This record gives sequence, structure tokens and C-alpha cells, in this order.
Amino acid sequence: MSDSDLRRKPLPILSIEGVSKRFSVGGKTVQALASVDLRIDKGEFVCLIGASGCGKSTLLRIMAGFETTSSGKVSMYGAPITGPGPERGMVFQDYGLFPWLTVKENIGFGPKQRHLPKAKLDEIAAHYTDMVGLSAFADYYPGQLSGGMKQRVAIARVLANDCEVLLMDEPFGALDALTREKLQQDLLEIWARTKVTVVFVTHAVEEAVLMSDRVVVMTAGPGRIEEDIPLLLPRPREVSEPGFNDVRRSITQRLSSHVASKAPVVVQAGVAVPAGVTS
Ligand SMILES: Nc1ncnc2c1ncn2[C@@H]1O[C@H](COP(=O)(O)OP(=O)(O)OP(=O)(O)O)[C@@H](O)[C@H]1O
Repeated sequence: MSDSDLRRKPLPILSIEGVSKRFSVGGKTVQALASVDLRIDKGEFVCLIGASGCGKSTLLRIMAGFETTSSGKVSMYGAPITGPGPERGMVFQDYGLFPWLTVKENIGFGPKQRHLPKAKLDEIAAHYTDMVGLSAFADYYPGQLSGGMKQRVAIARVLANDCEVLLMDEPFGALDALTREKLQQDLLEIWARTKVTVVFVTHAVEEAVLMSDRVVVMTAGPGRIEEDIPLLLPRPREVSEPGFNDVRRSITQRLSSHVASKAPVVVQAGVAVPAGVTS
């Protein structure tokens, strides 16, 4: 690439350069990440996948600003990330909703902190409640909702906060298969409609192939990026299409070969899969 091409290329929304992370536990040091480099462009849908303990959540938490790095740089549009911010919203497997607030109050929580006028606040809360299909449940409390509904509230809550990057840590891992499929489709629609950038941690190869533009394969001991695989399958994707299955098998096999020496491997549907990953 020439100097002028480099100058024209827009800054990545997220840039991770030479990032390492060590934790001290009981006098011992755990090297959770080593020399991680990753560029994420605006509007991309990127999945992080890898066996349990390879540092996916740690990397996501560093992007969110919940964890500092031991060395290396993390930046958003070139500006160093020094802590959490509403422009980077995190969605967890266990929803993290405020149980004492209703659906619309949970969704309007961020805008309320910004002291917007009440009419504007109500408009934003209603817009995002509608976006995730929960208008009829706006006055319900989290304890009165199903798991899938709670996760919709969690997604709407970060979007209502003017989030530009949705950081999702196994968001559908606790849901039953049918609810998970529905939420996958809903998230893809929201992504297409809002152009939000998504970084999505999953253990499921099928989910990664269904959703993402790129699959970033991580391995443990210490956590590092082994491969960054662009997915060229057209959208919308169907798991039943032969092309889909070919890509899924190929990624599963590559994942297994990367982690074979580092994690136990189990066999699912005739394919060797690293423990903690589903094909
Ligand atoms: N706060 C912490 N203190 C000490 N060690 C930690 C901490 N957070 C993570 N680790 C360690 O860092 C490594 C990576 O953990 P991390 O949770 O990022 O992996 P992961 O790939 O997300 O795992 P899983 O898929 O099981 O959620 C593990 O060895 C873990 O024990």
C-alpha cells in the first residue's frame, strides 16, 4: 500500500496494538493476553472465538475500558481508551439490568444521566423499546421478563446511550436454541439498520459464521490471535445452505488445528472441536 493510500484509509473505530495483559493471582502471574494486534473498522461485525480461557472476555473488557493493558495501546478513532464510555456499550450473558427499573426506565437510563429534557428522554426510550419489539412490555420489570426479552432490553439500553461499538460477551449463551436464533436475526437487523459496529464473543462456530464479517480465532497459553478469517458468504445467510456448512467445517477444523496442542479436543458430529467450543 502506498503512502497516499495509507493517508486515505480512515482510522479504525477500534485499534489494538501489541496488547498484553497479565493478572496477579495469589503471588503468581497469569499471562491472559500476549502481543495482540487487531483493527476493527466502523460498521464491521467481528466475532472472537476460541477455547475457554484464551482471553476473549479480557480483550473485550479492555476494549470497553473496564481493564487496563499491561502493555500496548488500545484506541478508538486514534484516541487512547482510558476507561469506560457510552460510545462503547457492553452486553453480558447475564443481562446486567437494573431490577428496580422498568423496561423503558432501563432503556432510558443512559439518556437520563445526560439530563435530557423529559420529552426527549421519553422519545428515545420509546424508540429503542420499539426497536427491540418490547413496546407492549415497556412498564414491566426485568423479573417479569423471559431471558430473551431481558437480553433485548440490555441491547436497547446500550444503543439508547449513543453507543457506536456494541461489545457482546456470549450474549446469547444462556438462551434456549429457538430464542437464540430469533435474537441472532434481530441483532443482524439492528446492525443493518443502525450501522453499529459489533464485537461479539462466542463459543459457537455456527453463530460466528451466521453473524460476522470476520472470525478472529484466539488460542490460550498465553492468549493471542492465531487467525483473522474474512467471511465472504453473502447475506442473509442460512445455516442449511451447503456453502454455509463448508465454511463452518473449515473454520472448525482450523480452530482445532490451532488449539490442538493447547486445549483438550472433543468430537461433535464427526468434527474435532476444542473443548468449550461448539461447531
Ligand atoms: N480478574 C482476573 N484475575 C485473574 N485472572 C484473570 C482475571 N480475568 C481473567 N483472568 C484469567 O485470564 C485468562 C483469560 O480469561 P478470559 O475470561 O478472558 O478468557 P475467555 O476466553 O473469555 O474464557 P471463557 O471462554 O471461559 O469465558 C484466564 O486464565 C483467566 O483465569
